Formats: sequence, structure tokens, C-alpha cells
Amino acid sequence: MIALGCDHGGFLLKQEIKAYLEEQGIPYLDFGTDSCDSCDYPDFAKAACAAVLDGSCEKALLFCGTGVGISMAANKIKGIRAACCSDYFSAKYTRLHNNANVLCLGGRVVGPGLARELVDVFLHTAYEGGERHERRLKKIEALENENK
Ligand SMILES: O=C(CO)[C@H](O)[C@H](O)COP(=O)(O)O
Repeated sequence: MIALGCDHGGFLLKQEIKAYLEEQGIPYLDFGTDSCDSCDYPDFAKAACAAVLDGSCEKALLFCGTGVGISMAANKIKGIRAACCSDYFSAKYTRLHNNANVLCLGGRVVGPGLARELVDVFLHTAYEGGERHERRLKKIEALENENK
């Protein structure tokens, strides 16, 4: 199950990705927003990321105008590793090396074709694991606990 969340700047791209997920037979839960009316992206980052943390969703896809603000919000949540990507290599390696559990895309940055490719590689690439990546992820986790 994939969690989806967006603000007004990411709404149309989220709709595109919902169509893609349906074509692929990938189930999703949509945590809003539901229109292009102005709203605040942290609210939707929080809702979708909660579903990842409680285990009801495996990963989340988040959308705002740039992808940046919603990734900043998501990365404040303990246990979330969100990557804002607009290129294929980063979307792939954030799974391989960072074990990212959230992909953030900018509805005002990437077109629908590229967004589909980014989502596809993000959802279908496994974390490669290994001592060096585990060590670095543990250091990120330590930062979450240091900055309370
Ligand atoms: O990209 C975003 C955050 O990073 C937002 O979607 C963007 O800031 C919204 O802008 P506006 O309220 O002017 O539509």
C-alpha cells in the first residue's frame, strides 16, 4: 500500500500518479488534499507519513509545487527518510543507499512522464543494505534523537 499526500501545488501531479498506480495495479491511500485550493503542505506530509510509520503503508509519495517544502516537513518526522527528486539517478539511489521511505515530487518542476519514471524506479528498487549504508542511516537516526 502506498500513501499519497500533496498540497495545491502538487495536486495535479498527484492525480497523474494515481492514474499510473491504478494502471500498474498498485494500491494506494490518498490523504489529500483533494483540489487546487490553497492549503498547507505540512498537514498532508504528516498524515501520509503517519501511515508509513504505523505500517499501514510501505512508502509514501508526496507532492507540492517544488517537492522541497513537503520533503522538509516529512524529514522532521522521526523515522521518515524523504527524498525530493527530479532525476532518475537520485530516485534510484535514494532507495539503494538511503533506504528512503518517502519520495517527494514537484508538480511545478517535473512533467507527468518523468514523474511516472521516478515513481516507478523508486517503488521497484530495493535498499541494497550493507555495513556502510547501515552505519550512515544509524547516524541519521542519532541526529533525530540529538535535536529534541
Ligand atoms: O512548493 C511548495 C512548497 O515547497 C508549495 O507548493 C508552494 O510554496 C505553494 O505556493 P503558493 O502558495 O504560492 O501556491
